[in-house]
Amino acid sequence: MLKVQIDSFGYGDETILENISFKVKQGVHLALMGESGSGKSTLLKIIYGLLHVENGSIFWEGKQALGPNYNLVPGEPYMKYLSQDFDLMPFISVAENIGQYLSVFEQDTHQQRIEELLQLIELEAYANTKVKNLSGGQQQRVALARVLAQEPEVLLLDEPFGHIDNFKRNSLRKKLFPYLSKKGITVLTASHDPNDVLPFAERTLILEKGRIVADKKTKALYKTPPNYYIASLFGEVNILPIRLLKTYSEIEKSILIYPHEFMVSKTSGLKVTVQNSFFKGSHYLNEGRTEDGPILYFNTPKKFDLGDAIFLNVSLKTINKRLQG
Ligand SMILES: Nc1ncnc2c1ncn2[C@@H]1O[C@H](COP(=O)(O)OP(=O)(O)OP(=O)(O)O)[C@@H](O)[C@H]1O
Repeated sequence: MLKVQIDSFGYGDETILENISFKVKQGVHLALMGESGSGKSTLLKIIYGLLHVENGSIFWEGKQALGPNYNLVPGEPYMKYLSQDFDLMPFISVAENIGQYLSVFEQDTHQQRIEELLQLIELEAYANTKVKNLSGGQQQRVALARVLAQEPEVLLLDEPFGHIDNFKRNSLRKKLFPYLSKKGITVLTASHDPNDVLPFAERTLILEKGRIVADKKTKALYKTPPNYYIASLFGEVNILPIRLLKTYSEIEKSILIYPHEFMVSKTSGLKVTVQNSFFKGSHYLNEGRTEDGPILYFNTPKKFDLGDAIFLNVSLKTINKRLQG
């Protein structure tokens, strides 16, 4: 169990994190989400032991992580941290960079472990290439292999695919996260990308201005987001005044509706006039103006033209879920 308790932390006079308290069971993958500057990286750096907290403590399996004021070399042996800057040795090869992080007591298995990690990061063909000759995305993958070299018990990932193109990113995350889960590694991933979070992190903690504003099972958080800030971290979302839906005209509340939750009708529902239809690959994201003024975003399989009038509906199930949520 990882226990994090930070009463407050600031780089100077300004408070960056406040009242941070959470626990993570061994083997769980917790995502950290929040707008840029909300404190995700700072939190990971404190947990790893790069930053000292005066008022707070970090415990792993009942043992306190002592932090930079006590450890000459920052960090704890059971924990690894993949920062946004990779910290690699540019003039030696990919394989040597990974090898450097392997235990000297397991020399005979080094080669096999390097190969396993090269496979995981899909850089087998670059084993003997000097790191300085790799692209930013490739370097990030080497940094990932390095932090995995001596299987950590706790892994802290800060935007682990930030420099990697979409094509590689997809195949990498599909390999990496199940690998970490199989090994029982406790993972904390700070990410802006819902594709890192929704399929892979069972729990998500949301930071807003340095405070925890939600800490829940990821699926529940997505399905019943407590507010617009949280929902919008997962993608486009609408604030829909209920009174715009005829059946609910008496209710003065608004609910959050994702674009895919609107059903389109040609004859009845909430009338919108299409302003834009954006091609998104698997569907179109449309911008529609309601007669009352608010713009709504909704998905459709086909493109609409500027000025097309259509009707939107939301299922009763979704409305009730959001009203109760
Ligand atoms: N070394 C530093 N000295 C002073 N202020 C800092 C330092 N590092 C970060 N900050 C400030 O602390 C706040 C939180 O930054 P942090 O990097 O933790 O946010 P984040 O949520 O990880 O952002 P991003 O998603 O952009 O990486 C920001 O206002 C930032 O400007």
